[in-house]
Amino acid sequence: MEYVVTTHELTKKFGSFTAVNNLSIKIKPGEIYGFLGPNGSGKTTTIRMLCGLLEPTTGSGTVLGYDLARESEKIKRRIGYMSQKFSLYEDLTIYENLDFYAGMYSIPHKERKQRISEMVAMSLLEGREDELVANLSGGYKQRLALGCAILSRPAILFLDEPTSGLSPTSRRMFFQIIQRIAAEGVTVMVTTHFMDEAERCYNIAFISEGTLIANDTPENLKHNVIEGCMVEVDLPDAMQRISAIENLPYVRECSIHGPLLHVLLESQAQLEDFNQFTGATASVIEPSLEDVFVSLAKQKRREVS
Ligand SMILES: Nc1ncnc2c1ncn2[C@@H]1O[C@H](COP(=O)(O)OP(=O)(O)OP(=O)(O)O)[C@@H](O)[C@H]1O
Repeated sequence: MEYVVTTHELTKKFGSFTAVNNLSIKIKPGEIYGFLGPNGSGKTTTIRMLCGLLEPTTGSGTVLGYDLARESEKIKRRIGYMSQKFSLYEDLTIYENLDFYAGMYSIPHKERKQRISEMVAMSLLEGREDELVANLSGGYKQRLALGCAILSRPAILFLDEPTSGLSPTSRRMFFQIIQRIAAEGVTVMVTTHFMDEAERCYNIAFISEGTLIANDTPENLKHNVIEGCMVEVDLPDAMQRISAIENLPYVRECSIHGPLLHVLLESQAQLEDFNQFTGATASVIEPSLEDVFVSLAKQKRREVS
């Protein structure tokens, strides 16, 4: 199979509101496909359509070769899905939760023990099988939810913000598990707001207001989207100066990144003028993925207004 997911002008309307607008994407087997966009941009709605849980209004698509409109039951049986509101049974242990999901997926009894211990190992939960879920930290719960989602050995896994609310260490650990799962041949579509996770995706689709506005590898996005010269400058009164900087004729964009300002100049030739204006020394930087997404979101807002 050349592509595990294909969509053609997939659209979802809720009444007169268009949540997903003519979305066309393709996902290759075994890739980690990052699905990014601001809050409310249509990521969950798209994933729910791809999982066969929500009927598209118009457009078409396939998952694992099955048609979204006609074969949603077949799709549901073959995928793994971890939603933002994943459900675990708090008053059962880790093992009992996995056993419950094994029953739901109709995994034969003689295979269950083996399959569950594989998932416990994959989710780095060894030694804690008998602990009550209610007593687990967020990171453990999320890893257990992932274990439940892959119990049935799906060929594709849909993860909707699986690392939100986790500590940086737990997030890193979780993403390493995702990378291991993908290395074993499982395709992963994952939504995230974290740029370090986006960096680890093979491909990224970025949507805004339901519309696909960029789709490429992280490297290509960083090199091809932003036109101009990105500089970084440390100004003690950065917040107060943003609008004056934005109004300079040779400044295309300006955004705050922690204590620093990232400023997109038309070209490097304006660096000296810019330094004179700020009274500080800006350094030329390679745009980060965050710069790319801030720029894309601003472009989209300008088009709309
Ligand atoms: N069942 C529904 N009925 C009406 N509107 C809905 C429904 N589900 C989603 N929406 C709207 O569709 C838009 C897209 O929502 P969606 O949850 O897909 O966004 P998202 O990109 O996943 O956001 P987030 O990053 O916050 O999770 C939002 O404006 C949301 O309010």
